[in-house]
Amino acid sequence: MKMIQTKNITKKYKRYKKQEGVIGSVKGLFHREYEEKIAVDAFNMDVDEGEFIGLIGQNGAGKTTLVKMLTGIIAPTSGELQVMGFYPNKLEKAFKQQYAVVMGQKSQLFFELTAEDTLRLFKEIYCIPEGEYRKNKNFFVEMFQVQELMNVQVRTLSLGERMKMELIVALLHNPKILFLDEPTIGLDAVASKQIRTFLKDVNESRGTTILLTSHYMEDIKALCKRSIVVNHGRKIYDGDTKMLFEQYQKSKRMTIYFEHSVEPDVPENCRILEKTNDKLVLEIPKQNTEKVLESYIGHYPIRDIGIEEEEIGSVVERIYKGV
Ligand SMILES: Nc1ncnc2c1ncn2[C@@H]1O[C@H](COP(=O)(O)OP(=O)(O)OP(=O)(O)O)[C@@H](O)[C@H]1O
Repeated sequence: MKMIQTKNITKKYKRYKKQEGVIGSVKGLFHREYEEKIAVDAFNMDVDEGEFIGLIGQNGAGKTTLVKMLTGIIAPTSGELQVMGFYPNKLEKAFKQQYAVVMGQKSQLFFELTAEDTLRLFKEIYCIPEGEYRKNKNFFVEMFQVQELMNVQVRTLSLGERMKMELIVALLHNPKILFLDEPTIGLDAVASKQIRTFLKDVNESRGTTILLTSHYMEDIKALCKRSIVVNHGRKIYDGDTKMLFEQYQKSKRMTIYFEHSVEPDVPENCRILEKTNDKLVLEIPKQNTEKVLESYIGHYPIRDIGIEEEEIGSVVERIYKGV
């Protein structure tokens, strides 16, 4: 079954363009000038049941607008769109009961309530039968190991703990499709990894279709078999994530923290991105990762080392240039 089908969907926003200064404000009272912004441009995408898809692109590429159209928050300006056979913007009850959306920057929890009471409230909102509610709640609470957090006020939870609760709330009613917009934003490495493990498990064990938007290439690489890259509202890549990385990712980012101030050598082909007395950040060709690691470990007093995937911006640039 096709979970998502879009044909040439386009979203044009119209925004008021104010002229500078007081005179501009007064002029604006009589004659308003608007500018048009095409946030999503003739976008086609098909998603099958059970897929785990990554939606990637730089700031302002149009990802959130796309997710908003798919979840019915806004309607497209033109084009055809269906999610599980529904036109999302009609917001039919049967549609709402089959999808969930989690936005890393926006919470749907009730901060004054405890996590337990919040879940119960969502049980009522979604009319989840008692047996199913208990089964799902226990399953997810166990999976995330958050038993001891259930009776504390949501406002006291850390960012990572709150995100776990957001996901449990979103999945309580067994949605067939889950839209995630930056679920690991601001989280540390441990919490991000826990979230990733959880999402992988949900997709595999429950067959939930997941569309994930993230700036973090680690999330995409670890979770999404297929990726869609968006740039200026247009799709510029749609295919295998592994291929995307093999073809277009050329370097990694290595951060080395030293025990004390040192003057380290920098291997050739590496570019210094940041340097302080006890910290060095390098851009290194991805095939040289091991060699570069070897040149530091055992040779310098190292406190910690981190290796990250290349930023999406550089990958997008290469897709564009075709290199
Ligand atoms: N309500 C709006 N009115 C006018 N323009 C908008 C509106 N919402 C978004 N835009 C513009 O549409 C473009 C796409 O925005 P969108 O939020 O979809 O991008 P994004 O890929 O999600 O970015 P980010 O990663 O920064 O969240 C941007 O140029 C943005 O300024």
